[in-house]
Amino acid sequence: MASPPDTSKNPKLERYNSYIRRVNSTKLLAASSKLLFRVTLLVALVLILFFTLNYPPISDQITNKDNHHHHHIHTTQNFLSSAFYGSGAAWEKQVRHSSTPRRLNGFSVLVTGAAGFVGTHCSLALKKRGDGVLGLDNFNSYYDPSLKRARQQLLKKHEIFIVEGDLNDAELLAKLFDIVPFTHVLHLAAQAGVRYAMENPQSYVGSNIAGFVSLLEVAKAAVPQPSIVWASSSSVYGLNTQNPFSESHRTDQPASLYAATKKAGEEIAHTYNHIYGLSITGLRFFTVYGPWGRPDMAYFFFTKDILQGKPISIYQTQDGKAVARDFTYIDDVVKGCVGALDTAAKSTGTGGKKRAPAQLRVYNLGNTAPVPVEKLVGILESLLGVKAKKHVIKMPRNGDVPFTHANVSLAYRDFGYKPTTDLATGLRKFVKWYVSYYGIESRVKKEIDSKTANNE
Ligand SMILES: O=C(O)[C@H]1O[C@H](OP(=O)(O)OP(=O)(O)OC[C@H]2O[C@@H](n3ccc(=O)[nH]c3=O)[C@H](O)[C@@H]2O)[C@H](O)[C@@H](O)[C@@H]1O
Repeated sequence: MASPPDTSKNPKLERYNSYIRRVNSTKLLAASSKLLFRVTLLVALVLILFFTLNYPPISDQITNKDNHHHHHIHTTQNFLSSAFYGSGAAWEKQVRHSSTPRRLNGFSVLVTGAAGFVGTHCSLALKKRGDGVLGLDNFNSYYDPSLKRARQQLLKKHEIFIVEGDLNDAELLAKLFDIVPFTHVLHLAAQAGVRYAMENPQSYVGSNIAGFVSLLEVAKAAVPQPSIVWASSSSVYGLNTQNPFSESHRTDQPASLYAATKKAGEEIAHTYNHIYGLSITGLRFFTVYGPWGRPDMAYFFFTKDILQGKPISIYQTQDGKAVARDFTYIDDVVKGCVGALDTAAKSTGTGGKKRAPAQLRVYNLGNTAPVPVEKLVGILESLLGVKAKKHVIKMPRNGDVPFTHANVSLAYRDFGYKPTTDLATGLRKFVKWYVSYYGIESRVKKEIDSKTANNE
């Protein structure tokens, strides 16, 4: 390389050279900012392409299409969960930490609907005995999402992480199974509620059918395949008149679309068990109630309305008979879920192929003691110390069945399921939670305390 001319003794040449240097550096600056501009443009283009392909995910368009008012919120959350949270190292660490068992031969359970009523209670129970639990929930706004957020906080205290995402996001599900070798899936995510199915039928199809299939597709392809325990419903008995309801009774006369989608789930379970060797257990829950419960259920909004002095409707059958439910306390149902998980056989397939016949089961989880709605209201009145403004009306024809009553001998035989909480005891625990959660203890405390003293 030629050495630069010595300019120290020539002021004119010195001036000229410094001019050239300035010109060159300006050129360099211009060139580099041009490069910067092009790179920025390229990055922006890639980002735009990425956003348009991913937002909203096609799966969301299906699930949330008819989900009422907060559609936008859902899609944003789902987008964030799969495209953003779902790719970070910190996120992955949380997923691993939460799902790792802390006992010898502990399970690693994916709990769908973990921010839901039954999901929260089951997640806690599993975690407490040393199983690894990873939650999945889309936090939809079918009922007050702030209650779901509060349950999420409760789980967080126990080091349970909930992935925010939708069942129909197959990519996200596959990613979770890539990261974690789940031994079990406790599938509780669903569109619940019997009467809401007339308002928003597609939501039931999207969650209870499409969402379930999406989950089973990923589960059958997973290595190892997990065992699956999932929430069916007492409503599948529909117009069945044999009493009490046994698993062998007819379930081909559903009275609501909700019931029909749960029944469809049971048939879909049969198919995936048959073709792919997935071990699947369906649990028919009977009107589950208790602390942290669902605000769309009658015992919950009756409590709210009674306290606010608002009238409540008590349904009667068309021929004027009392409507009754086999109300089942949450702790009993949790024991049933854990018992079903503990006795679930391993799936037999691998690489999406069945190797041997696999376990397929269905159980009732009820209380075996139906109570008329009128009596439920009586118990609430006495716990709250407030008289209800009762309107007894004929049951609207929107899906309700006149009564439910579980025979649970099968669950007793196979995993010792035995409900131990009667409605008065369970409702007392619910009301205690309710007034403390909503910060209205002072208004109701006297009644609960005296009831507690009387009953114990
Ligand atoms: O066991 C089940 O499979 C189902 O239990 C409940 O469904 P349901 O029994 O209808 O529970 P609620 O909606 O809380 O109704 C309880 C009782 O109160 C009655 N009711 C409801 C609402 C009302 O305004 N008045 C009234 O008398 C209903 O007819 C029913 O007999 C859950 O909401 C479903 O998700 C679940 O699948």
